[in-house]
Amino acid sequence: MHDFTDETVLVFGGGPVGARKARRFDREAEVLVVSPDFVDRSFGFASLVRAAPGPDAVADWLERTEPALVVAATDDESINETVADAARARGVLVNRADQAGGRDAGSVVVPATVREGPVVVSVSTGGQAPALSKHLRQELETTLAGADEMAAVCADLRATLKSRDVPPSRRRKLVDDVASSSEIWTALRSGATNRRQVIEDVLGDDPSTGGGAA
Ligand SMILES: C[C@@]1(CC(=O)O)c2cc3[nH]c(cc4nc(cc5[nH]c(cc(n2)[C@H]1CCC(=O)O)[C@@](C)(CC(=O)O)[C@@H]5CCC(=O)O)C(CC(=O)O)=C4CCC(=O)O)c(CCC(=O)O)c3CC(=O)O
Ligand SMILES: NC(=O)C1=CN([C@@H]2O[C@H](COP(=O)(O)OP(=O)(O)OC[C@H]3O[C@@H](n4cnc5c(N)ncnc54)[C@H](O)[C@@H]3O)[C@@H](O)[C@H]2O)C=CC1
Repeated sequence: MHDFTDETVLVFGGGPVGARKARRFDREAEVLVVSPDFVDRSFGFASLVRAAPGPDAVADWLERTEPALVVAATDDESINETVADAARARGVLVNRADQAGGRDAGSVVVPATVREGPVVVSVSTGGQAPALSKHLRQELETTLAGADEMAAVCADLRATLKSRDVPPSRRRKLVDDVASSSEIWTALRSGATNRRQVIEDVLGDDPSTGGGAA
C-alpha cells in the first residue's frame, strides 16, 4: 500500500484497462492519461491528454510530469516496453498491464481491493492469476461487510479505555474480544446495535474499566 497523495500517476493507454487503473489511483493522486483515443467512458477525475507518443516522446512525458508511478496500459507492446524502460531509467515505479509473472525490482502489481471505510484488504497473486484475485475480492466483500462500523467501535473503545488508564493487557483483551465477536459483527451488520451500545455493554460488564459509558 502506497500513499500517492499529491503525487502524479501517469497512464499511457485509454482503453478499459487504462481507465480502470486511472480510477484506481484518482482518489488520492493527480492522474494523467495519455492516449490517442479514450475508448472507455469512465476515467474518474483523471485529466485526459490526446496524444500518441512514439518511443522517443515517452521519456519527455516522464520528464515533464515527474510521476511517482507510470502505468503502461497501451495495446502496443513495444510502447509498453519503452514506458517501462523510461520509468526504470528515472527510478520511477512502473505498472505494466500487459505482463504477468516475473517482475523486475521497482515494478508494481495492482491488486484487487475491498474498501470498507478505513479498512482496506488487497489481494495479489504475485502477478500470476488476476482472475483469482478478482474472485477472492468478491468473496471478501461478504466477509468485510460491516468492517467500517467495527473499526469505528474498536477505535472508540480503545480511546475510551486509554483515557481511563485501563492497563494495556486488559485493554488489548477487551478490544480483541469485540473485534472477534461474531455476535457483535452480526448485530452491527443488521443494525440491531450501534457503536455506542457496544461500548456501553463492554464498559458496563467490566469493573476494571470504571464502568458505564464515557
Ligand atoms: C499482473 C497484473 C498487472 C497489473 O495490471 O497490475 C495483471 C495482468 C494481466 N491481467 C490480464 C487479464 C485480466 N485482468 C483482470 C482483472 C484484474 N487484473 C488485475 C491486476 C493484474 N492484472 C495484475 C496482477 C494482479 C495479481 O497479482 O493477481 C486486477 C486484480 C486489479 C486491477 O486491474 O484493478 C483486476 C481485478 C480487479 C477486481 O475485479 O477487483 C481480468 C478479469 C476481468 O477483467 O474481469 C482479466 C481477464 C481474465 C484473465 O485473463 O485472467 C492479462 C491478460 C491480458 C490479455 O490477455 O491480453 C494480464 C497480462 C498477462 O497476463 O500477460
Ligand atoms: N492488467 C490487466 O488487468 C489487463 C491487461 N490487459 C492488457 O492491457 C492492454 C490494454 O488493454 P485494453 O485497455 O483492453 O486495450 P485497448 O486496445 O482497448 O486500449 C489500448 C489503448 O492504448 C492506446 N494507445 C495505443 N498506442 C498508444 C501510445 N503510443 N500512447 C498512448 N496510448 C496508446 C490505444 O489508442 C487505446 O486507447 C492489453 O493489450 C492487454 O495486454 C488486458 C486485460 C486486463
